[in-house]
Amino acid sequence: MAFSRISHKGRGEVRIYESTHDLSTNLAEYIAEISEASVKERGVFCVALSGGSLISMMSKLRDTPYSRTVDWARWHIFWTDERLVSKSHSDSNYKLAKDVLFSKIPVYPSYIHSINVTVSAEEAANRYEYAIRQLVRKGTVGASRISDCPKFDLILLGMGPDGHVASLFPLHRALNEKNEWVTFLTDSPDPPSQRITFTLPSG
Ligand SMILES: O=C1O[C@H](COP(=O)(O)O)[C@@H](O)[C@H](O)[C@H]1O
Repeated sequence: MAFSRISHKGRGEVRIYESTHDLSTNLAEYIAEISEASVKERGVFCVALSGGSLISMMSKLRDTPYSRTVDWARWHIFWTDERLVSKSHSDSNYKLAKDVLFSKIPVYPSYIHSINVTVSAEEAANRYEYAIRQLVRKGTVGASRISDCPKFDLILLGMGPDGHVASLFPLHRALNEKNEWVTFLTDSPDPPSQRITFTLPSG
């Protein structure tokens, strides 16, 4: 499959595909490979997903061979960010991933680590971070060797037109949060205004 590759001095590489078809085909293969390697090494695969256009890019995972070959029962699913709307609202990142993917593949419902959206944004962020801390303690989610930060097997992020990833918007104060793993916004530049998001802690 044709793609251009740009390397970044040991910090990974950028691959540019000619079409969204090529990108989604390659993405499914890439995710399946990382899932297999993680299950082999750690017995589980912990993946964190953003919402947005990423999810439809992942839809090839529903098809063969992945529907049969991926060890779905070992998947633990997290969200990099969530909008504080009901889980049945069309703005919900959980609903998007559930409708497109997780209602179609045999993941364990209790391994879908969705965000509690029935509390305040601050409380939702605190509870989500607490839940992740428990899973790091149990060894389900890996941990960084140089800090106590969680180390997911894979984090998949889309990027908004203004450059935001997860719900980290350019120049927003959430970018300065270095202690909490998850923070909250009540003034998101894009609606809905209330969100929670992974942060960029140092280390
Ligand atoms: O608001 C959000 O937008 C970004 C980007 O979405 P995209 O459709 O432009 O790819 C998304 O990654 C994030 O999870 C979501 O909350």
